Amino acid sequence: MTSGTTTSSGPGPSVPVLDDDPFSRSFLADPYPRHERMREAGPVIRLSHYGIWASARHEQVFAALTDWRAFSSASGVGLADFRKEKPWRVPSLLLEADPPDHTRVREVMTEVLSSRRVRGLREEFAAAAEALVGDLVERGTFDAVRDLAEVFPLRVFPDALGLPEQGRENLMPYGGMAFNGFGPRNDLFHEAMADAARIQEWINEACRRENLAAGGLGQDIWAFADTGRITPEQAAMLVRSLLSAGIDTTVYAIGNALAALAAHPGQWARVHENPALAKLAFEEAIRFESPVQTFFRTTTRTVDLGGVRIGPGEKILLFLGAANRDPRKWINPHTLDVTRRTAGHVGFGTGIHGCVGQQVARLEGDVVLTALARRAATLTPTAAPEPRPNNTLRGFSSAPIRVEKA
Ligand code: HEM
Ligand SMILES: O=C(O)c1ccc(-c2ccccn2)cc1
Repeated sequence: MTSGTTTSSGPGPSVPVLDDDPFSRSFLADPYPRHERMREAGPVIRLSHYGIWASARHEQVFAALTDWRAFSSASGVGLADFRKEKPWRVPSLLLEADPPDHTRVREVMTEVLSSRRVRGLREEFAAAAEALVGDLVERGTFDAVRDLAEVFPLRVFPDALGLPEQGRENLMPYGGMAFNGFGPRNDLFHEAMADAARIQEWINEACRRENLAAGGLGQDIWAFADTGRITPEQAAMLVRSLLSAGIDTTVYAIGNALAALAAHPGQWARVHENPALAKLAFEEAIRFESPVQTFFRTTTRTVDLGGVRIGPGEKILLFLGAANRDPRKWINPHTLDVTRRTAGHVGFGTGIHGCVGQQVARLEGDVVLTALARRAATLTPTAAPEPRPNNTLRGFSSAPIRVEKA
């Protein structure tokens, strides 16, 4: 990476230009120094490698996420501009839509994933967490990702959705397609898409009403088609949304939380002392090591962001992970503090597209960390976590730890 030059974007201050490739393996392996350089370069910068705009500061990321009229999702939230190239899959009715199209389906999904409905999942999720964590703590050493973060969500969420047992091994790879699919067509994209046709076939079948168990979230979505609030086609697409967004995100988030807490023994001690801190610890981990690092918006008109003028039809990359460590917003941003007031973090996004499944995610994080807090006096890494590169998600493929039984 060379130091930035500047470019004029019309009247107003010249805009810093950096040549980083934010989807390269070197950047993804060690993002935080690169984030710092981007934050310090200015509120809004240009990344010449892809000819895009970007912001790594909390104020500008928050502003773009809350102004859906100027910063649209309907041209896709990845690098691909749906107005210029065919998306790799039919666009999501939620993620890749603006009001008015977005509004009604969002209302339906909000009702399907209501706090009351999610509270109804707690007993089952907690029982599964206690059984799994109990076994692992008895073992004494285990891999926080392979044995816990990758196992727990895949044990509870497909059941909550009402998915058949058969074929669930397709879920993580499909999430890999969705999240690598937001990046450029690099190696990570092509590796994720290697088996796309077969996996998409399984996903499409899984979204069909007859393949979803009664009482699950999938059938709850389909029930709205009976009321005329949505069409059957929309119901299938909304189930696809849950399959796309509801697995990999929580796997990476739980893995990141466990790896971060193992690396900060003083913080784990506080959670072990008071397991009621588990929920806060999970939220702080999402700020500290944001599972979702980046995604795009596309300008719909000439906008002024951070004093920089951006023309219409421009892609801007929003660095959520960098915004969540911006010293302009956070005191000691690079410190994990399980009692920090995390309000305002953008780990779940914000605004009209803010994560509609965040209560499910929080429930999963809470029950896993609570079960572990009650049983493990200490967590000790036995090897460095192994990064798992992804164009959008940050997380690990392995995080071996040793626990001391309480
Ligand atoms: C810790 C885990 C999770 C994280 C960090 C996360 C993060 C996010 C973020 C940042 C967005 C905003 C995207 C944008 O603004 O373009 C989002 C949207 C979304 N999330 Fe999550 N998510 C998580 C778990 C889940 C779960 C468990 C579900 C389903 C049960 C889910 C379903 C969705 C959906 C459907 C959207 C699109 C909402 C819309 O565009 O209106 N997510 N998520
Ligand atoms: O509706 C879908 O298919 C879908 C919804 C949300 C996401 C997503 C994107 C970026 C960050 C977090 N979630 C992906 C897919």
